[in-house]
Amino acid sequence: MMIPVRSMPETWGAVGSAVVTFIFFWDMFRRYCPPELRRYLEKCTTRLSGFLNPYIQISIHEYTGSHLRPHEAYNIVEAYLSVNSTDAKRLKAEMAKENDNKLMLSMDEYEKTTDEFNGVQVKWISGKVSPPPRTGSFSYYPEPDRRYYKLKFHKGYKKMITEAYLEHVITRGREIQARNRQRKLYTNGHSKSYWSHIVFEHPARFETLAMEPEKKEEIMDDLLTFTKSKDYYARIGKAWKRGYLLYGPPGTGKSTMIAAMANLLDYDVYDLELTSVKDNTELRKLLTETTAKSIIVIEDIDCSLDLTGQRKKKEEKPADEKTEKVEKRSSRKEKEESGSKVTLSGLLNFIDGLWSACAGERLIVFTTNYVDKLDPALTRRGRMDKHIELSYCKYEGFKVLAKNYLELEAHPLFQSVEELIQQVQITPADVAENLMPKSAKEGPEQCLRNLICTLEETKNKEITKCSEAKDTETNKDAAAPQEMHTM
Ligand SMILES: Nc1ncnc2c1ncn2[C@@H]1O[C@H](COP(=O)(O)OP(=O)(O)OP(=O)(O)O)[C@@H](O)[C@H]1O
Repeated sequence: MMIPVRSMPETWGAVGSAVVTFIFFWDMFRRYCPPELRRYLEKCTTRLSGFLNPYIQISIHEYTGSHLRPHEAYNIVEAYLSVNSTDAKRLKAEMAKENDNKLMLSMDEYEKTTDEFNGVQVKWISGKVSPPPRTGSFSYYPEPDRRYYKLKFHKGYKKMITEAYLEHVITRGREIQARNRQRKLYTNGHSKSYWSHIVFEHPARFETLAMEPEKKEEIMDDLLTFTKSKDYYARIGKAWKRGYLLYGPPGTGKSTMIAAMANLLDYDVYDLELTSVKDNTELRKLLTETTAKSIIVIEDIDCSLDLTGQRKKKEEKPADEKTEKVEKRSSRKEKEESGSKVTLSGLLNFIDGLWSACAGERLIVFTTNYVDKLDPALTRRGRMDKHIELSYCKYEGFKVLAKNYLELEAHPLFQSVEELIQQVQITPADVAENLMPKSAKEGPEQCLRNLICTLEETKNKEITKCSEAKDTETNKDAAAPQEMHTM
């Protein structure tokens, strides 16, 4: 029998009329078929395609839920595929580690690769979806794309793949992550309700911190003991967390010490901007998203929010009601402007209760320039376990800074610095500023002379201030009987 051979235009004509017929019947079906029957038929079709399609697909998304909560599994798979996507043709590269000349390669979006496990082949596919457009609110910070990986394999190997293979992926992925681990600095600034991060590479170390050696030693001991105390915390039934309160005048090294802590322990840092947090619910969400081995920092807690308000009102009558009112009004105004409704009790609840819900060790660090302004409920031991005062620079601190900045361990001018530094209040930040050469010509000796000059100026200013204060006192005393007389 001869099969008639169709010309090209005839073939396309036939395909076109078949498509039109299909669309016509599909439209009729959608319009006139009763919904129950339609649903039943759709169910049957899905089952039939499932029966005919021998492959199973597992999706691993970068974020979970509508709150963009990062999914740990995604990062693990990404790490695993960075060394196991040999046949992928489009790869993206990132620095594996700072100060390391290696690039970490991973599959680019919409790419495929095959992997083999116990003789079974599986396929990994990468992709992304754009977030749905926001309705109602406008944001300068659009939500990021949501990336995902899909694992596809034959249903005959379901048990092996979902158990042994996925366990293998997680173990290997975690090992690779540990090798390539870069510490991160997370922030929630600019009214973002999620964390965004950059690589954390602050050079501060305890050795370069200007502070009395014994105090430094004590803090380092405390931190290292904490990291090794998992069993101890479990035994006493306490969450494996520790709170630090760093207080002292501006420029005494509070932020520098946090960086030194993170470097000592190899922890990530979460810099929590409380004024960007909408309410207690958002605070809870952000805090529960933090990972183990991290330091959660709330800087300048006294200015972040009106955390002291209500309790202070109950406990004490303001010494100067007028000032108190002005302060409260401006603090409330700031709070309204920032749009934040985080309360002291919200913060305390988290530190006490929810804290225990997060597995793994975490440090929480508050900093303040005015420790007396804080509500005692916030700073009591148990919440803030260790209070550390960072104060003005003394001779021991100066020696550390001279070593950091000038590479000097001794110099004839050190004696003058020692004498002067005992008599004035100068912050390590100011000492550091003076020790920095201002031009290529300035050597260590000139820098030391600059510092001595500043110390002398500060001393003279302090003396003048002191005598001015004394004069005002004397004038007041002299004026007092006269006032009485005129009354
Ligand atoms: N104790 C210190 N040891 C070494 N360097 C210091 C110390 N204190 C301050 N510095 C230097 O001064 C700069 C400012 O210090 P830092 O930001 O840590 O102070 P701070 O107490 O956090 O100030 P603020 O209260 O204004 O945030 C740092 O970059 C650092 O170089």
